[in-house]
Amino acid sequence: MCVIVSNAPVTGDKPGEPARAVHHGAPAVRLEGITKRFPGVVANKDISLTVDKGTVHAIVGENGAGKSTLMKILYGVQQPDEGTIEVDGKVRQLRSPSDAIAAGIGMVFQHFQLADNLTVLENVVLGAEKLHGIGDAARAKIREISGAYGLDVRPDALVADLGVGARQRIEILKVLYRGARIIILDEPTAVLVPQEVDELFDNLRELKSEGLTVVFISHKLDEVLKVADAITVIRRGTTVAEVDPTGVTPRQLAELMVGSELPSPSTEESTVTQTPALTAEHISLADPAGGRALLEDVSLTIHAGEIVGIAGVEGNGQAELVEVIMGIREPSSGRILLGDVDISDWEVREIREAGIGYIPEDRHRHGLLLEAPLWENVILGHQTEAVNVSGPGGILVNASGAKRETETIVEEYDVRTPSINVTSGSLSGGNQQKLIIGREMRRNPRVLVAAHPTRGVDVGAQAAIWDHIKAARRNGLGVLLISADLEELVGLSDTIRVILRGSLSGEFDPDQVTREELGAAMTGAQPTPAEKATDAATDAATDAAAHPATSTATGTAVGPDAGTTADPDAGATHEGETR
Ligand SMILES: Nc1ncnc2c1ncn2[C@@H]1O[C@H](COP(=O)(O)OP(=O)(O)OP(=O)(O)O)[C@@H](O)[C@H]1O
Repeated sequence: MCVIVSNAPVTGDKPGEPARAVHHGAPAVRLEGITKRFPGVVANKDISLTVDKGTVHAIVGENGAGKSTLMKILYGVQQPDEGTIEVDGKVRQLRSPSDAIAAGIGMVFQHFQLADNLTVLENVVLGAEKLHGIGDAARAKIREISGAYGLDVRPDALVADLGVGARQRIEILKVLYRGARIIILDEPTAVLVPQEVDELFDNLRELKSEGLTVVFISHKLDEVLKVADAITVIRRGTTVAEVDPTGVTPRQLAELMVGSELPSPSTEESTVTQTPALTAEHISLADPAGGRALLEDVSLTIHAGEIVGIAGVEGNGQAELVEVIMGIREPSSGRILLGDVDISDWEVREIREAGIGYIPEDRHRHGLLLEAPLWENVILGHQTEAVNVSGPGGILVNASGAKRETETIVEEYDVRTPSINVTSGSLSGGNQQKLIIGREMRRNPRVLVAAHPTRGVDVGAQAAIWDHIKAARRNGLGVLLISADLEELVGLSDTIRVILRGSLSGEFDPDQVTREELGAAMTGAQPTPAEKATDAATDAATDAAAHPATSTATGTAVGPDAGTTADPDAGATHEGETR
Protein backbone atom coordinates (compact mmCIF):
# COMPACT_ATOMS: atom_id res chain seq x y z
CA MET A 1 0.00 0.00 0.00
CA CYS A 2 1.33 3.41 -0.78
CA VAL A 3 1.78 5.96 1.92
CA ILE A 4 0.67 9.40 1.05
CA VAL A 5 1.37 12.83 2.30
CA SER A 6 -1.02 15.14 0.64
CA ASN A 7 -1.91 18.73 0.98
CA ALA A 8 -2.88 19.13 -2.64
CA PRO A 9 -5.79 17.59 -4.47
CA VAL A 10 -4.62 14.33 -5.94
CA THR A 11 -6.36 12.04 -8.35
CA GLY A 12 -5.65 8.64 -9.75
CA ASP A 13 -5.52 6.45 -6.64
CA LYS A 14 -5.04 2.85 -7.56
CA PRO A 15 -8.03 0.57 -6.97
CA GLY A 16 -7.95 -0.98 -3.51
CA GLU A 17 -5.67 1.67 -2.08
CA PRO A 18 -6.85 4.20 0.49
CA ALA A 19 -8.29 7.25 -1.21
CA ARG A 20 -6.49 10.50 -0.58
CA ALA A 21 -8.34 13.40 0.93
CA VAL A 22 -9.09 16.23 -1.45
CA HIS A 23 -9.23 19.74 -0.08
CA HIS A 24 -12.07 22.07 -0.84
CA GLY A 25 -12.32 25.76 -0.14
CA ALA A 26 -10.42 27.79 2.40
CA PRO A 27 -8.54 25.99 5.14
CA ALA A 28 -9.49 26.84 8.71
CA VAL A 29 -6.09 25.60 9.87
CA ARG A 30 -2.85 25.03 8.04
CA LEU A 31 0.18 23.73 9.88
CA GLU A 32 3.44 23.60 7.96
CA GLY A 33 6.72 22.01 8.98
CA ILE A 34 5.85 21.71 12.67
CA THR A 35 8.67 20.24 14.75
CA LYS A 36 8.64 19.85 18.51
CA ARG A 37 11.41 18.28 20.56
CA PHE A 38 11.34 17.12 24.17
CA PRO A 39 14.42 15.79 25.97
CA GLY A 40 15.25 12.54 24.22
CA VAL A 41 12.17 12.61 21.96
CA VAL A 42 11.14 14.34 18.77
CA ALA A 43 7.38 14.45 19.35
CA ASN A 44 6.54 16.18 16.06
CA LYS A 45 8.79 16.15 13.03
CA ASP A 46 8.03 18.38 10.07
CA ILE A 47 4.27 17.87 10.35
CA SER A 48 1.90 19.29 7.76
CA LEU A 49 -1.82 19.43 8.35
CA THR A 50 -4.60 21.17 6.46
CA VAL A 51 -8.10 21.29 7.89
CA ASP A 52 -10.86 22.67 5.71
CA LYS A 53 -13.41 25.06 7.14
CA GLY A 54 -16.74 23.46 8.09
CA THR A 55 -15.40 19.92 8.29
CA VAL A 56 -14.72 17.28 10.90
CA HIS A 57 -11.07 16.25 10.64
CA ALA A 58 -9.75 13.23 12.52
CA ILE A 59 -6.17 12.70 13.64
CA VAL A 60 -5.19 9.08 14.18
CA GLY A 61 -1.92 7.40 15.07
CA GLU A 62 -0.41 4.96 17.50
CA ASN A 63 0.38 5.81 21.11
CA GLY A 64 3.15 8.35 21.33
CA ALA A 65 2.84 9.25 17.64
CA GLY A 66 2.59 12.93 18.55
CA LYS A 67 -1.12 13.68 18.15
CA SER A 68 -1.70 15.39 21.50
CA THR A 69 1.49 17.40 21.15
CA LEU A 70 0.34 18.69 17.77
CA MET A 71 -3.06 19.64 19.16
CA LYS A 72 -1.47 21.34 22.15
CA ILE A 73 0.63 23.36 19.72
CA LEU A 74 -2.50 24.41 17.88
CA TYR A 75 -4.08 25.41 21.20
CA GLY A 76 -1.01 27.37 22.31
CA VAL A 77 -0.21 25.06 25.26
CA GLN A 78 3.10 24.06 23.67
CA GLN A 79 5.22 26.13 21.31
CA PRO A 80 6.74 24.49 18.26
CA ASP A 81 10.50 24.60 17.76
CA GLU A 82 9.93 25.06 14.04
CA GLY A 83 7.06 25.55 11.64
CA THR A 84 4.16 27.88 10.99
CA ILE A 85 0.54 27.97 12.06
CA GLU A 86 -2.08 29.59 9.86
CA VAL A 87 -5.59 30.13 11.13
CA ASP A 88 -8.19 31.32 8.64
CA GLY A 89 -5.44 32.25 6.20
CA LYS A 90 -3.42 34.33 8.69
CA VAL A 91 -0.08 33.27 10.18
CA ARG A 92 -0.37 33.23 13.97
CA GLN A 93 1.97 32.98 16.91
CA LEU A 94 0.05 31.04 19.54
CA ARG A 95 2.03 31.60 22.73
CA SER A 96 -0.75 30.56 25.09
CA PRO A 97 -4.31 29.25 25.07
CA SER A 98 -5.46 32.88 25.33
CA ASP A 99 -3.82 33.54 21.95
CA ALA A 100 -5.54 30.47 20.53
CA ILE A 101 -8.92 31.53 21.94
CA ALA A 102 -8.41 34.98 20.44
CA ALA A 103 -7.77 33.25 17.10
CA GLY A 104 -11.07 31.36 17.47
CA ILE A 105 -9.63 28.03 18.60
CA GLY A 106 -10.97 26.06 21.58
CA MET A 107 -9.90 22.73 23.01
CA VAL A 108 -11.75 20.10 25.02
CA PHE A 109 -9.33 17.90 26.92
CA GLN A 110 -9.91 14.25 27.70
CA HIS A 111 -9.75 14.93 31.40
CA PHE A 112 -12.60 17.38 31.90
CA GLN A 113 -11.85 20.62 33.67
CA LEU A 114 -15.11 21.27 35.49
CA ALA A 115 -15.77 22.09 39.13
CA ASP A 116 -18.28 19.53 40.41
CA ASN A 117 -19.66 21.73 43.14
CA LEU A 118 -20.56 24.56 40.77
CA THR A 119 -23.46 24.89 38.37
CA VAL A 120 -23.13 24.71 34.62
CA LEU A 121 -23.51 28.48 34.41
CA GLU A 122 -20.78 29.04 37.00
CA ASN A 123 -18.44 26.66 35.22
CA VAL A 124 -19.03 28.25 31.85
CA VAL A 125 -18.57 31.86 32.96
CA LEU A 126 -15.54 31.14 35.15
CA GLY A 127 -12.68 33.13 33.65
CA ALA A 128 -14.95 34.59 30.96
CA GLU A 129 -17.00 36.93 33.13
CA LYS A 130 -16.24 39.85 30.86
CA LEU A 131 -18.14 38.34 27.94
CA HIS A 132 -21.72 38.22 29.23
CA GLY A 133 -21.39 38.75 32.97
CA ILE A 134 -22.39 36.08 35.46
CA GLY A 135 -26.16 36.47 35.51
CA ASP A 136 -29.11 36.46 33.17
CA ALA A 137 -27.23 37.56 30.07
CA ALA A 138 -24.80 34.66 30.51
CA ARG A 139 -27.69 32.28 31.21
CA ALA A 140 -29.45 33.41 28.04
CA LYS A 141 -26.27 33.01 25.99
CA ILE A 142 -25.78 29.47 27.30
CA ARG A 143 -29.36 28.60 26.38
CA GLU A 144 -28.88 30.13 22.95
CA ILE A 145 -25.69 28.14 22.23
CA SER A 146 -27.18 24.97 23.68
CA GLY A 147 -30.22 25.32 21.45
CA ALA A 148 -28.25 26.25 18.34
CA TYR A 149 -26.06 23.13 18.46
CA GLY A 150 -28.42 20.65 20.15
CA LEU A 151 -26.23 20.44 23.26
CA ASP A 152 -29.08 19.98 25.74
CA VAL A 153 -27.33 21.89 28.51
CA ARG A 154 -29.29 23.45 31.38
CA PRO A 155 -27.43 26.41 32.91
CA ASP A 156 -28.61 25.90 36.47
CA ALA A 157 -27.90 22.18 36.81
CA LEU A 158 -25.19 21.23 39.29
CA VAL A 159 -22.26 19.61 37.50
CA ALA A 160 -21.94 16.98 40.24
CA ASP A 161 -25.36 15.63 39.20
CA LEU A 162 -24.43 15.17 35.57
CA GLY A 163 -23.16 12.18 33.64
CA VAL A 164 -20.10 12.03 31.47
CA GLY A 165 -21.87 12.83 28.19
CA ALA A 166 -23.47 15.95 29.66
CA ARG A 167 -20.15 17.09 31.12
CA GLN A 168 -18.54 16.78 27.75
CA ARG A 169 -21.28 18.88 26.19
CA ILE A 170 -20.62 21.56 28.83
CA GLU A 171 -16.94 21.53 27.87
CA ILE A 172 -17.92 22.00 24.24
CA LEU A 173 -20.31 24.76 25.21
CA LYS A 174 -17.57 26.43 27.23
CA VAL A 175 -15.36 26.80 24.18
CA LEU A 176 -18.25 27.95 21.99
CA TYR A 177 -19.15 30.52 24.64
CA ARG A 178 -15.63 31.90 24.30
CA GLY A 179 -16.16 32.33 20.58
CA ALA A 180 -14.38 29.28 19.20
CA ARG A 181 -14.96 28.50 15.51
CA ILE A 182 -12.38 25.74 15.48
CA ILE A 183 -12.80 23.10 18.15
CA ILE A 184 -10.19 20.52 19.08
CA LEU A 185 -11.37 17.40 20.90
CA ASP A 186 -8.80 15.04 22.43
CA GLU A 187 -10.17 11.49 22.29
CA PRO A 188 -13.72 12.65 22.94
CA THR A 189 -15.28 9.22 22.70
CA ALA A 190 -12.87 7.44 25.06
CA VAL A 191 -15.11 8.10 28.04
CA LEU A 192 -18.45 7.61 26.32
CA VAL A 193 -20.70 4.60 25.94
CA PRO A 194 -22.03 3.89 22.46
CA GLN A 195 -25.28 5.82 22.68
CA GLU A 196 -23.40 8.85 24.00
CA VAL A 197 -20.99 8.56 21.09
CA ASP A 198 -23.89 8.81 18.67
CA GLU A 199 -25.18 11.87 20.48
CA LEU A 200 -21.75 13.48 20.34
CA PHE A 201 -21.50 12.78 16.63
CA ASP A 202 -24.88 14.41 16.09
CA ASN A 203 -23.54 17.46 17.94
CA LEU A 204 -20.44 17.51 15.77
CA ARG A 205 -22.58 17.39 12.64
CA GLU A 206 -24.58 20.34 13.99
CA LEU A 207 -21.39 22.30 14.57
CA LYS A 208 -20.22 21.51 11.08
CA SER A 209 -23.50 22.52 9.51
CA GLU A 210 -23.11 25.92 11.19
CA GLY A 211 -19.72 26.33 9.50
CA LEU A 212 -17.59 25.40 12.52
CA THR A 213 -14.55 23.21 12.17
CA VAL A 214 -13.78 20.24 14.39
CA VAL A 215 -10.43 18.51 14.79
CA PHE A 216 -10.48 15.40 16.90
CA ILE A 217 -8.09 12.68 18.00
CA SER A 218 -9.34 9.12 18.20
CA HIS A 219 -8.16 5.54 18.44
CA LYS A 220 -11.51 4.10 17.46
CA LEU A 221 -11.21 3.69 13.75
CA ASP A 222 -14.79 2.66 13.08
CA GLU A 223 -15.95 5.87 14.74
CA VAL A 224 -13.47 7.95 12.81
CA LEU A 225 -14.75 6.50 9.56
CA LYS A 226 -18.29 7.27 10.59
CA VAL A 227 -17.95 10.95 11.40
CA ALA A 228 -14.81 12.41 9.80
CA ASP A 229 -14.63 14.21 6.46
CA ALA A 230 -10.87 13.73 6.30
CA ILE A 231 -8.35 11.72 8.30
CA THR A 232 -4.70 12.54 8.91
CA VAL A 233 -2.51 9.65 10.02
CA ILE A 234 0.52 10.45 12.17
CA ARG A 235 3.25 7.93 12.72
CA ARG A 236 6.38 8.39 14.80
CA GLY A 237 5.92 12.14 14.92
CA THR A 238 5.19 12.83 11.30
CA THR A 239 2.24 12.90 8.91
CA VAL A 240 2.24 9.73 6.83
CA ALA A 241 -1.11 9.97 5.09
CA GLU A 242 -4.20 11.98 4.62
CA VAL A 243 -7.14 9.93 3.49
CA ASP A 244 -10.75 10.24 2.51
CA PRO A 245 -12.85 8.15 4.92
CA THR A 246 -15.19 7.06 2.17
CA GLY A 247 -12.31 5.38 0.40
CA VAL A 248 -10.54 3.52 3.19
CA THR A 249 -11.36 0.45 5.28
CA PRO A 250 -10.66 0.12 9.01
CA ARG A 251 -8.02 -2.44 8.16
CA GLN A 252 -6.21 -0.10 5.79
CA LEU A 253 -6.35 2.65 8.35
CA ALA A 254 -4.90 0.37 11.03
CA GLU A 255 -2.14 -0.62 8.66
CA LEU A 256 -1.30 3.01 7.98
CA MET A 257 -1.21 3.70 11.70
CA VAL A 258 0.59 0.77 13.22
CA GLY A 259 1.52 -1.39 10.27
CA SER A 260 -0.76 -4.23 11.31
CA GLU A 261 -4.35 -5.34 10.99
CA LEU A 262 -7.08 -4.45 13.42
CA PRO A 263 -6.98 -6.76 16.41
CA SER A 264 -9.92 -8.72 17.72
CA PRO A 265 -10.52 -9.21 21.42
CA SER A 266 -12.47 -12.38 20.74
CA THR A 267 -11.56 -15.18 22.95
CA GLU A 268 -10.77 -18.79 22.16
CA GLU A 269 -11.71 -21.76 24.31
CA SER A 270 -13.25 -21.20 27.73
CA THR A 271 -10.88 -21.37 30.68
CA VAL A 272 -13.55 -20.83 33.34
CA THR A 273 -13.15 -23.12 36.36
CA GLN A 274 -15.49 -23.96 39.21
CA THR A 275 -13.22 -22.27 41.76
CA PRO A 276 -14.47 -18.88 42.96
CA ALA A 277 -11.65 -16.34 42.81
CA LEU A 278 -13.62 -13.32 44.02
CA THR A 279 -17.15 -13.16 45.36
CA ALA A 280 -19.27 -10.14 46.21
CA GLU A 281 -22.17 -11.08 48.47
CA HIS A 282 -25.14 -8.73 48.80
CA ILE A 283 -23.03 -5.57 48.70
CA SER A 284 -24.91 -2.35 49.40
CA LEU A 285 -23.46 1.11 49.73
CA ALA A 286 -25.49 4.01 51.06
CA ASP A 287 -25.11 7.47 49.57
CA PRO A 288 -23.46 9.63 52.24
CA ALA A 289 -25.48 12.56 50.90
CA GLY A 290 -28.68 10.66 51.67
CA GLY A 291 -29.71 9.98 48.08
CA ARG A 292 -30.48 6.68 46.38
CA ALA A 293 -28.14 3.85 47.38
CA LEU A 294 -24.94 3.85 45.33
CA LEU A 295 -24.90 0.04 45.35
CA GLU A 296 -27.93 -2.11 46.04
CA ASP A 297 -27.57 -5.78 46.94
CA VAL A 298 -24.83 -6.53 44.41
CA SER A 299 -23.82 -10.18 44.26
CA LEU A 300 -21.45 -11.73 41.76
CA THR A 301 -18.84 -14.43 41.54
CA ILE A 302 -15.73 -14.39 39.40
CA HIS A 303 -14.20 -17.82 38.99
CA ALA A 304 -10.54 -18.54 38.40
CA GLY A 305 -9.98 -18.35 34.64
CA GLU A 306 -13.07 -16.23 34.11
CA ILE A 307 -13.59 -12.67 32.89
CA VAL A 308 -16.79 -11.11 34.13
CA GLY A 309 -17.59 -7.98 32.16
CA ILE A 310 -19.68 -5.17 33.61
CA ALA A 311 -21.60 -3.13 31.07
CA GLY A 312 -23.21 0.13 32.05
CA VAL A 313 -23.46 3.81 31.44
CA GLU A 314 -20.70 5.47 33.44
CA GLY A 315 -21.84 6.61 36.87
CA ASN A 316 -24.21 3.75 37.63
CA GLY A 317 -22.14 2.27 40.46
CA GLN A 318 -19.17 0.81 38.60
CA ALA A 319 -16.65 3.06 40.36
CA GLU A 320 -18.22 2.36 43.75
CA LEU A 321 -18.19 -1.40 43.19
CA VAL A 322 -14.51 -1.25 42.33
CA GLU A 323 -13.78 0.89 45.37
CA VAL A 324 -15.57 -1.53 47.67
CA ILE A 325 -13.66 -4.50 46.26
CA MET A 326 -10.34 -2.66 46.55
CA GLY A 327 -11.05 -1.67 50.17
CA ILE A 328 -11.21 2.03 49.35
CA ARG A 329 -14.81 2.25 50.56
CA GLU A 330 -16.51 0.23 53.24
CA PRO A 331 -19.85 -1.22 52.16
CA SER A 332 -22.93 -0.54 54.27
CA SER A 333 -23.66 -4.27 54.17
CA GLY A 334 -22.49 -7.42 52.47
CA ARG A 335 -19.04 -8.96 52.16
CA ILE A 336 -16.23 -9.59 49.71
CA LEU A 337 -14.43 -12.93 49.58
CA LEU A 338 -11.08 -13.57 47.95
CA GLY A 339 -11.20 -17.32 47.37
CA ASP A 340 -13.00 -18.29 50.57
CA VAL A 341 -11.39 -15.63 52.76
CA ASP A 342 -13.51 -12.70 53.87
CA ILE A 343 -11.52 -9.55 52.99
CA SER A 344 -14.30 -7.05 53.70
CA ASP A 345 -12.39 -5.44 56.57
CA TRP A 346 -8.97 -5.49 54.97
CA GLU A 347 -6.90 -2.44 54.20
CA VAL A 348 -6.13 -1.57 50.58
CA ARG A 349 -2.51 -2.64 51.10
CA GLU A 350 -3.51 -6.05 52.45
CA ILE A 351 -5.89 -6.56 49.55
CA ARG A 352 -3.19 -5.68 47.03
CA GLU A 353 -0.69 -7.95 48.78
CA ALA A 354 -3.17 -10.81 48.74
CA GLY A 355 -3.06 -10.71 44.95
CA ILE A 356 -5.70 -8.35 43.59
CA GLY A 357 -4.33 -6.25 40.74
CA TYR A 358 -5.97 -2.93 40.03
CA ILE A 359 -6.26 -0.85 36.89
CA PRO A 360 -8.06 2.32 37.96
CA GLU A 361 -10.46 4.17 35.68
CA ASP A 362 -8.65 7.48 36.00
CA ARG A 363 -4.95 6.86 35.47
CA HIS A 364 -3.99 10.43 36.35
CA ARG A 365 -5.85 10.61 39.64
CA HIS A 366 -5.52 7.04 40.88
CA GLY A 367 -2.91 5.27 38.81
CA LEU A 368 0.20 7.38 38.65
CA LEU A 369 2.35 10.00 40.30
CA LEU A 370 2.77 12.25 37.28
CA GLU A 371 5.78 14.11 38.68
CA ALA A 372 7.64 10.93 39.64
CA PRO A 373 9.87 8.84 37.35
CA LEU A 374 8.55 5.68 35.78
CA TRP A 375 10.47 3.40 38.12
CA GLU A 376 8.91 5.00 41.20
CA ASN A 377 5.49 4.62 39.63
CA VAL A 378 6.14 0.92 39.22
CA ILE A 379 6.53 0.63 42.99
CA LEU A 380 3.10 2.21 43.60
CA GLY A 381 0.68 -0.22 45.17
CA HIS A 382 3.46 -2.79 45.49
CA GLN A 383 5.67 -0.99 47.97
CA THR A 384 6.04 -3.95 50.30
CA GLU A 385 7.03 -6.48 47.66
CA ALA A 386 10.47 -8.05 47.68
CA VAL A 387 11.49 -6.64 44.33
CA ASN A 388 10.90 -3.09 45.54
CA VAL A 389 12.17 -3.12 49.12
CA SER A 390 15.34 -3.88 51.03
CA GLY A 391 16.85 -3.45 54.49
CA PRO A 392 15.64 -4.85 57.82
CA GLY A 393 11.90 -5.41 57.71
CA GLY A 394 11.87 -4.16 54.13
CA ILE A 395 11.67 -0.50 55.11
CA LEU A 396 13.94 0.84 52.37
CA VAL A 397 13.19 1.28 48.70
CA ASN A 398 15.21 -1.07 46.55
CA ALA A 399 15.80 1.35 43.71
CA SER A 400 17.90 -1.00 41.62
CA GLY A 401 15.30 -3.80 41.93
CA ALA A 402 12.47 -1.44 41.00
CA LYS A 403 14.48 -0.08 38.07
CA ARG A 404 15.18 -3.56 36.75
CA GLU A 405 11.51 -4.37 37.06
CA THR A 406 10.61 -1.16 35.21
CA GLU A 407 13.01 -1.97 32.38
CA THR A 408 11.30 -5.34 32.01
CA ILE A 409 7.83 -3.80 31.97
CA VAL A 410 8.89 -1.18 29.42
CA GLU A 411 10.24 -3.99 27.23
CA GLU A 412 7.39 -6.50 27.65
CA TYR A 413 4.56 -3.99 27.42
CA ASP A 414 6.16 -1.83 24.73
CA VAL A 415 6.05 1.36 26.78
CA ARG A 416 7.54 3.95 24.42
CA THR A 417 9.79 6.17 26.51
CA PRO A 418 13.28 7.61 26.16
CA SER A 419 14.18 6.23 29.61
CA ILE A 420 12.73 4.86 32.86
CA ASN A 421 13.92 8.01 34.60
CA VAL A 422 11.54 10.43 32.86
CA THR A 423 8.39 11.42 34.71
CA SER A 424 5.24 9.41 34.01
CA GLY A 425 3.55 12.72 33.18
CA SER A 426 5.78 13.10 30.14
CA LEU A 427 4.59 9.82 28.60
CA SER A 428 1.78 9.86 26.07
CA GLY A 429 -1.59 8.75 27.47
CA GLY A 430 -1.51 5.30 25.89
CA ASN A 431 2.00 4.65 27.13
CA GLN A 432 1.01 5.65 30.66
CA GLN A 433 -1.76 3.06 30.43
CA LYS A 434 0.66 0.37 29.21
CA LEU A 435 2.92 1.10 32.18
CA ILE A 436 0.03 0.58 34.62
CA ILE A 437 -1.06 -2.64 32.92
CA GLY A 438 2.51 -3.94 33.07
CA ARG A 439 2.88 -2.99 36.73
CA GLU A 440 -0.22 -4.96 37.65
CA MET A 441 0.15 -7.95 35.33
CA ARG A 442 3.83 -8.56 36.12
CA ARG A 443 2.84 -9.47 39.69
CA ASN A 444 0.73 -12.41 38.45
CA PRO A 445 -2.34 -11.38 40.41
CA ARG A 446 -5.05 -13.92 41.33
CA VAL A 447 -7.72 -11.39 40.50
CA LEU A 448 -7.54 -8.32 38.30
CA VAL A 449 -9.97 -5.46 38.75
CA ALA A 450 -9.68 -3.66 35.44
CA ALA A 451 -11.55 -0.44 34.72
CA HIS A 452 -11.27 0.50 31.05
CA PRO A 453 -7.92 -1.27 30.64
CA THR A 454 -7.36 -0.18 27.03
CA ARG A 455 -8.74 3.35 27.25
CA GLY A 456 -6.59 5.66 25.13
CA VAL A 457 -4.52 2.78 23.83
CA ASP A 458 -3.91 2.34 20.10
CA VAL A 459 -5.19 -0.70 18.21
CA GLY A 460 -1.81 -2.43 18.18
CA ALA A 461 -1.18 -1.99 21.89
CA GLN A 462 -4.79 -2.92 22.61
CA ALA A 463 -4.23 -6.30 20.97
CA ALA A 464 -1.11 -6.82 23.09
CA ILE A 465 -2.99 -5.97 26.30
CA TRP A 466 -5.83 -8.32 25.39
CA ASP A 467 -3.26 -11.05 24.78
CA HIS A 468 -1.63 -10.47 28.18
CA ILE A 469 -5.02 -10.68 29.91
CA LYS A 470 -6.02 -13.81 27.98
CA ALA A 471 -2.73 -15.52 28.76
CA ALA A 472 -3.12 -14.77 32.46
CA ARG A 473 -6.69 -16.06 32.36
CA ARG A 474 -5.47 -19.35 30.95
CA ASN A 475 -3.33 -19.56 34.08
CA GLY A 476 -6.31 -19.03 36.34
CA LEU A 477 -6.63 -15.25 36.62
CA GLY A 478 -10.13 -14.03 37.45
CA VAL A 479 -10.97 -10.63 35.99
CA LEU A 480 -13.61 -8.04 36.74
CA LEU A 481 -13.69 -6.04 33.51
CA ILE A 482 -15.39 -2.67 33.40
CA SER A 483 -15.37 -1.15 29.98
CA ALA A 484 -17.27 1.42 27.96
CA ASP A 485 -16.07 -0.37 24.85
CA LEU A 486 -18.75 -2.94 24.06
CA GLU A 487 -16.56 -4.67 21.53
CA GLU A 488 -13.94 -5.27 24.20
CA LEU A 489 -16.56 -6.33 26.71
CA VAL A 490 -18.24 -8.81 24.40
CA GLY A 491 -14.97 -10.07 22.93
CA LEU A 492 -13.12 -10.69 26.20
CA SER A 493 -15.80 -11.59 28.72
CA ASP A 494 -17.05 -15.05 29.62
CA THR A 495 -20.10 -13.52 31.27
CA ILE A 496 -21.55 -10.03 31.04
CA ARG A 497 -23.51 -8.37 33.81
CA VAL A 498 -25.21 -5.01 33.43
CA ILE A 499 -25.13 -2.39 36.16
CA LEU A 500 -27.89 0.17 36.35
CA ARG A 501 -28.54 2.60 39.19
CA GLY A 502 -26.34 0.62 41.55
CA SER A 503 -27.93 -2.77 40.90
CA LEU A 504 -26.78 -5.62 38.75
CA SER A 505 -29.45 -6.53 36.30
CA GLY A 506 -29.40 -9.38 33.86
CA GLU A 507 -26.65 -11.80 33.01
CA PHE A 508 -25.72 -12.17 29.36
CA ASP A 509 -23.80 -14.69 27.35
CA PRO A 510 -21.41 -12.62 25.21
CA ASP A 511 -21.80 -15.09 22.34
CA GLN A 512 -25.56 -14.62 22.25
CA VAL A 513 -26.27 -11.05 23.31
CA THR A 514 -27.08 -8.43 20.69
CA ARG A 515 -25.89 -4.85 20.87
CA GLU A 516 -29.44 -3.76 21.14
CA GLU A 517 -30.20 -6.00 24.14
CA LEU A 518 -27.14 -4.71 25.96
CA GLY A 519 -27.95 -1.12 25.10
CA ALA A 520 -31.49 -1.55 26.38
CA ALA A 521 -30.34 -3.18 29.61
CA MET A 522 -27.75 -0.44 30.17
CA THR A 523 -30.35 2.31 29.95
CA GLY A 524 -33.23 0.40 31.49
CA ALA A 525 -35.26 0.71 28.32
CA GLN A 526 -37.32 -2.07 26.88
CA PRO A 527 -36.78 -2.45 23.15
CA THR A 528 -39.76 -2.87 20.90
CA PRO A 529 -39.85 -5.82 18.47
CA ALA A 530 -39.57 -3.37 15.55
CA GLU A 531 -36.41 -1.89 17.04
CA LYS A 532 -35.00 -5.37 17.51
CA ALA A 533 -35.60 -6.17 13.86
CA THR A 534 -34.03 -2.90 12.69
CA ASP A 535 -31.03 -3.44 14.88
CA ALA A 536 -30.50 -6.98 13.64
CA ALA A 537 -30.63 -5.72 10.06
CA THR A 538 -28.16 -2.92 10.82
CA ASP A 539 -25.86 -5.40 12.52
CA ALA A 540 -25.86 -7.63 9.50
CA ALA A 541 -25.20 -4.72 7.15
CA THR A 542 -22.35 -3.23 9.18
CA ASP A 543 -20.80 -6.62 9.73
CA ALA A 544 -20.85 -7.34 6.04
CA ALA A 545 -19.23 -3.98 5.31
CA ALA A 546 -16.65 -4.17 8.06
CA HIS A 547 -15.70 -7.83 7.71
CA PRO A 548 -14.46 -8.51 4.25
CA ALA A 549 -13.35 -12.10 3.88
CA THR A 550 -9.68 -11.24 4.28
CA SER A 551 -10.14 -8.89 7.21
CA THR A 552 -10.04 -9.57 10.90
CA ALA A 553 -11.58 -6.19 11.53
CA THR A 554 -14.06 -6.16 14.33
CA GLY A 555 -14.34 -2.46 14.90
CA THR A 556 -18.01 -2.27 14.06
CA ALA A 557 -19.15 -5.68 15.22
CA VAL A 558 -20.42 -4.15 18.41
CA GLY A 559 -19.91 -0.55 17.75
CA PRO A 560 -21.11 2.92 18.29
CA ASP A 561 -24.61 2.02 17.23
CA ALA A 562 -25.14 -0.16 20.25
CA GLY A 563 -28.10 0.85 22.25
CA THR A 564 -29.22 3.60 19.94
CA THR A 565 -32.64 2.09 19.85
CA ALA A 566 -33.05 2.44 23.57
CA ASP A 567 -35.38 5.10 24.80
CA PRO A 568 -33.17 8.16 25.07
CA ASP A 569 -35.18 9.52 27.93
CA ALA A 570 -34.38 6.45 29.94
CA GLY A 571 -30.67 6.92 29.33
CA ALA A 572 -28.33 8.28 31.90
CA THR A 573 -26.68 10.73 29.61
CA HIS A 574 -29.00 13.63 30.02
CA GLU A 575 -28.77 16.20 32.69
CA GLY A 576 -30.11 15.48 36.08
CA GLU A 577 -30.16 11.75 35.55
CA THR A 578 -28.13 8.88 36.81
CA ARG A 579 -24.43 9.33 37.19
N1 LIG B 1 5.76 17.38 28.26
C1 LIG B 1 6.49 16.42 27.72
N2 LIG B 1 7.75 16.16 28.12
C2 LIG B 1 8.49 15.19 27.55
N3 LIG B 1 8.06 14.37 26.57
C3 LIG B 1 6.81 14.57 26.13
C4 LIG B 1 5.95 15.58 26.67
N4 LIG B 1 4.77 15.53 26.03
C5 LIG B 1 4.86 14.53 25.12
N5 LIG B 1 6.08 13.95 25.19
C6 LIG B 1 6.57 12.84 24.35
O1 LIG B 1 6.25 13.15 23.00
C7 LIG B 1 5.85 11.98 22.31
C8 LIG B 1 4.48 12.22 21.69
O2 LIG B 1 3.51 12.26 22.73
P1 LIG B 1 1.98 12.61 22.47
O3 LIG B 1 1.33 12.71 23.81
O4 LIG B 1 1.89 13.77 21.56
O5 LIG B 1 1.50 11.29 21.71
P2 LIG B 1 0.04 10.83 21.29
O6 LIG B 1 0.11 10.52 19.83
O7 LIG B 1 -0.95 11.85 21.70
O8 LIG B 1 -0.12 9.48 22.10
P3 LIG B 1 -1.39 8.76 22.84
O9 LIG B 1 -2.20 8.17 21.75
O10 LIG B 1 -0.75 7.70 23.69
O11 LIG B 1 -2.09 9.82 23.64
C9 LIG B 1 5.88 10.86 23.31
O12 LIG B 1 7.09 10.16 23.17
C10 LIG B 1 5.84 11.55 24.65
O13 LIG B 1 6.50 10.78 25.63
